[in-house]
This record gives sequence, C-alpha cells and structure tokens, in this order.
Amino acid sequence: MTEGSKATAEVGSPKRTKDIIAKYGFTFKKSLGQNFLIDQNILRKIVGAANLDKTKGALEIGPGIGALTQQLASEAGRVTAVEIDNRLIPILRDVLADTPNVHIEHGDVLKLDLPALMERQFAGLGGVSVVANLPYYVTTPILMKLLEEKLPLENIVVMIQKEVAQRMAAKPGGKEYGSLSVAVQYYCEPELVCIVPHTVFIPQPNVDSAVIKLALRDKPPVDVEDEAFFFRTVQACFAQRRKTIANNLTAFVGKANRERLGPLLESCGIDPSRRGETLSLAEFAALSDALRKAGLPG
Ligand SMILES: C[S@@+](CC[C@H](N)C(=O)[O-])C[C@H]1O[C@@H](n2cnc3c(N)ncnc32)[C@H](O)[C@@H]1O
Repeated sequence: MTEGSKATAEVGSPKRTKDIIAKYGFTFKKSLGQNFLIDQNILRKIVGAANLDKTKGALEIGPGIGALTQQLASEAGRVTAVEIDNRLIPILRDVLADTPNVHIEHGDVLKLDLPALMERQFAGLGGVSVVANLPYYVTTPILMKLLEEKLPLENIVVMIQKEVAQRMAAKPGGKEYGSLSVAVQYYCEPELVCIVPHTVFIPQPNVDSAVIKLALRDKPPVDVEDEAFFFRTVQACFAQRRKTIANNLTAFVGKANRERLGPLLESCGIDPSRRGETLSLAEFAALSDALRKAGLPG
C-alpha cells in the first residue's frame, strides 16, 4: 500500500469521513454529542498519550464511525468500543471489518456493567486505558462513573470541552478550582496534553476542546476516614463560591451548630474567612475528618 492510499484508508481523514457518511446516509445527532474527529495528528496525539502496546487493552467510549478505534487497534492488543447509537453499529462493523482485535459493544456506557465488560474483554492483558473523544453532554457523569467504580485502569486519555479539562487540572487558588478538581485529583494525576480547535471536527462544536490524561493513582494522596463524607464536605464548601467556608458550612451543619465551626476550622489550621477554592486536598481531608469526629452535621 502506498503512503497516499494509506492516508485515504484512514477512517479519520476528512475525505474518508465524508465518504462513509455519504455511503451510509448517516445524519448527526446533536443530542448524542456527535462531533467526529477528522485530524490524523490529533488522533495520533490522543493514542500516543495512552502509552499503549500490544500487551494492553483500550476501552473506547463513543467510537462514532471508528476514526480513533482504527488507530487504537493498531497500537493496542485489544480494543472494546462502546457505542450507544444503533445506527453506527453496522457502519463500525463494516468499516473495521479488517481489524480483528476490535470488539464493538452496543450500549449506553452509563448503564453498562463495566467491571464485567472489562473482565470479559481484557482478561490476561497487561493493563487497560480508557481512550475516547467523549460526548460533551455527559463528560462528567462518564468520568465520575469510571473513577468511582474504581475500575482497574492505568490511565484515561480523553478529549473533552477545554473549560472542563482546565477545571479538572486546576490547582487551589484560582476560579477554575472546584469540586470537580478535587474529585479528579483524589483519584488521578491530571495532565493537559493539548488544546484542540473546534475546526478539527465535523460537525464543528461551538467550543474548543482539550485532550487530558488522567493517570490513576495507586492510592489517594490523602487519607480520609469516610470517602463519601469527604466528597459531601467538598461539595458543601463549594456550594456558593462567593461565600466563605464558615458560611457555606453553616448551611451544611445547621445554624444551631454555627458556633462550633470557628474552633473546629481553626483546629484544622483553616481560617474561617477563606473560600473553598483556596483549600488543598489535605485541608479538605482534615476538615471532613474533624466534622465527622464532631458528629456534624448532626
Ligand atoms: C464526540 S463523538 C466521538 C466519535 C469518534 N470517537 C470520533 O472521535 O470521531 C461521541 C460519540 O459518543 C457516542 N455516545 C454518546 N453518548 C453515549 C453513551 N452514553 N454511551 C456510549 N456512547 C455514547 C455518540 O453516538 C458518538 O458516536
């Protein structure tokens, strides 16, 4: 195969994408976040960031017509791609007919039993990455499901809306830092791989995107006595961003317990007049353990 013919064979080239769409009479559903990538360099960057090899597996969420799937199949030992849109299933099977290491799973990733799927598809492999150009309308629920279910993943490399990626990677002190930053950084080390202009998709979304790599930690960077309560505390501290910690926590513990908050915050080394966006993970951990120990909220 010549270089020229190889380029046209790549699913994610602009011409091949248009040909596939025309051949199958496919129409995009905005409600499913369908924006297909047509830039080989970006596809290569996404796949490269996952550090795959033939001993590893890749779980793709939302393969579309298979642009990323095809590149994943050439790097990974096995690829499983979960697609919700039943109109895309026969197209994917056809387009990827020559890539035997790909399994297409029809379903909604938010409803699937992912541990069972991973066990079935990736048993015996040396590690699994999630690699995806995610549908933007469900980015956070999908990522939180992957993290909260504590799936045995090495890393997650995803294209998401630029602002969401920046929030995930944000450090304390800035306006982008919030409960999403804390949740993501509790489970992972985030790294912004690149910013992607909206021109590399068809149809073009209204916003720019970014590729983010989330390397799963072996264990969280802070010890907490009760994980669910830790996350409730974090949510409470960010409930109203312009309010101080003391005011946000008053709503959490009840007005009757307001007087107890000052000494409790000070025992954790936290000035009650600070805002949630200035607290580190270690400070949130100390605060949630102290609230729990004090029996708050009652
Ligand atoms: C942004 S497109 C990416 C398509 C392709 N991977 C690409 O990069 O060109 C998102 C894909 O996710 C699919 N999708 C949307 N919601 C989904 C869900 N809940 N579960 C699985 N797939 C979903 C859409 O149908 C679409 O194919």
